[in-house]
Amino acid sequence: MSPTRVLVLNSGSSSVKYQLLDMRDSSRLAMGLVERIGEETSRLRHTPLGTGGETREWSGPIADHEAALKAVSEELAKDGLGLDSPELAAIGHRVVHGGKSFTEPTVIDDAVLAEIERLIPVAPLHNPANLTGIRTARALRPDLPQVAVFDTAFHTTMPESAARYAIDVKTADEHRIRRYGFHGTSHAYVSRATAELLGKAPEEVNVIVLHLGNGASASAVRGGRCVDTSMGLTPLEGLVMGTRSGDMDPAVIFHLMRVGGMSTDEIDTLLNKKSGLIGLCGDNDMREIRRRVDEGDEEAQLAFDIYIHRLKKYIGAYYAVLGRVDAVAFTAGVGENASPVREAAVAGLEELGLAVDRELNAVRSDEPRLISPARTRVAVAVVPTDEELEIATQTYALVGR
Ligand SMILES: Nc1ncnc2c1ncn2[C@@H]1O[C@H](COP(=O)(O)OP(=O)(O)O)[C@@H](O)[C@H]1O
Ligand SMILES: CC(=O)OP(=O)(O)O
Ligand SMILES: [Mg+2]
Repeated sequence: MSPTRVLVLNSGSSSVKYQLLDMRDSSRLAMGLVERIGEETSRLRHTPLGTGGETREWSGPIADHEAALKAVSEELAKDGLGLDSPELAAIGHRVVHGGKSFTEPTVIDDAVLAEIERLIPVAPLHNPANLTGIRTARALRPDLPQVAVFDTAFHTTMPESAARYAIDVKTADEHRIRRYGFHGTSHAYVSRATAELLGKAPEEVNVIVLHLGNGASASAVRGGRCVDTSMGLTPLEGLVMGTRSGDMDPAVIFHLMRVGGMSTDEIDTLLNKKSGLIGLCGDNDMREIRRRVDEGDEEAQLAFDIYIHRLKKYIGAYYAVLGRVDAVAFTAGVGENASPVREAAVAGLEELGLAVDRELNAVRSDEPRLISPARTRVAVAVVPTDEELEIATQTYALVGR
């Protein structure tokens, strides 16, 4: 029998998330996470789901992504699910920036690796980690197909009017400056799952997807195709995020250089790692921010208000872009769990046919669900994302059988 398992690796800037799936029924055999890579207190959490075993946790220094992947491989081996297993059909990798070159999942060879490497300047937090993940996995199993699934792929359908910045065309073309968009695997999965929740085909519905994790982005999806998204050349544009500023006047950068005396790298770090929620109130975890808000903390309240104001502006903007909206879907860590964020983002939009039912909004569940009152014009939904399942499905479709 041909192998049916796919290992999915999602290498972030300081973490690796992974899942091992059996594609005969899309069941999860194991999943886990390595966090705080490069620190003294790295942590590995591994759950063998297939065998019903207990979650194992381990803490200690894990120097880099290569060491992290080796640790993951050892954990999998303890359950007889090691990377040497003949049942493994492929490894699927999340790759954040695919530029304009990659519109589909792609089997990785040296030329593909070189192109991902060439795109590092436009995804400095993400592509290097993705590359290390791929190189380490290739070294461990050189015989196995490795597939890249790109965050940018779903957004390549954006019309030029949405993808282009209004800057000098020659300069833009020379440096390939345009809006690429990210989190595409999630936007694709969630927009499809939202259509399913409404009992319709993806072609029939227009959806605004709000992917609110540590990184956050919104997209406008018309009949299953992305027509606009909030992230741009890099994952810095758009919504307020955990540590990233999102939209601002680009002249802030010149000002910081000329008047603040800051270097390019310092400003890069400021906007990508020390801004957003953490820059506004010292916390990037929405749970902590809500706890502080509930205690009357004004700094946390202002951070929350700025986050919501930006989110609401994007809902309005994408409403206008789409003309008709069938659903607004909240997803990722914040979108799936933070009911106050959902309530506040939609508050006051009744004239647009948008509302949240308090009781439905308070329900906790891993299932896709509606949170809007019956008979409102636009469905508001919580639709848990599953980037790993989507990556595994696309990987297996390419190399399976
Ligand atoms: N119960 C919760 N309530 C509010 N926010 C939550 C909850 N659980 C997770 N989050 C938020 O989700 C964020 C992480 O989302 P996630 O989608 O896992 O992000 P990423 O994939 O970008 O690391 C955390 O920073 C936290 O703010
Ligand atoms: C592209 C991006 O922002 O990804 P993440 O949310 O994983 O940081
Ligand atoms: Mg994420």
